[in-house]
Amino acid sequence: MGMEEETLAADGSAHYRLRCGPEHEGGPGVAHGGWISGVFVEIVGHLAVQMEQLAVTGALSVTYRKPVPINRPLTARAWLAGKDGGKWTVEGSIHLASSGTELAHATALLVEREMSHYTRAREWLGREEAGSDGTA
Ligand SMILES: CCCCCCCCCC(=O)SCCNC(=O)CCNC(=O)[C@H](O)C(C)(C)COP(=O)(O)OP(=O)(O)OC[C@H]1O[C@@H](n2cnc3c(N)ncnc32)[C@H](O)[C@@H]1OP(=O)(O)O
Repeated sequence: MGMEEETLAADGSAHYRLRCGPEHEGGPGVAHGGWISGVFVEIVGHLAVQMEQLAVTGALSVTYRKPVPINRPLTARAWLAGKDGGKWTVEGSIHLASSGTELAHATALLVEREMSHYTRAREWLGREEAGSDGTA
């Protein structure tokens, strides 16, 4: 996703240097919105990994504030905004490195999982493709 460096701050937030390459251009000189959303999925999910908890994104809301330029240094951060049992609210933001201006912001709901999540997903797919009712 164009991550160049990750650092963890003492408060538990994760900070990144990154840039959007031309392969993710969505309009002349600017990033595709899917790349921006993908960056958020990665950094909010990775925050949980850093906290040694597997969690998947159940919901993601992205606000695109300004066009994100390609081929420019960017920064991003992710931080835990709240926790309710196994549900985490994680926020993220992407900034233009030169000015610090926020270009995009995300709020994600992460749901804690065990590794059996992936086994169950494969089993569910098997039932689904076999034509059962697919209830997981
Ligand atoms: C080493 C590099 C690492 C880099 C990190 C990258 C990480 C990348 C991570 C991803 O890409 S995740 C991929 C995108 N996400 C998925 O594929 C998830 C697909 N969805 C699911 O698997 C299930 O829908 C999900 C596990 C999210 C929820 O399933 P369940 O609803 O059966 O779970 P559960 O019953 O345990 O629900 C827990 C709570 O979350 C709530 N919940 C779940 N999804 C929700 C949702 N979308 N909105 C609001 N609430 C939600 C649910 O109602 C419940 O609330 P309560 O505990 O209060 O009852």
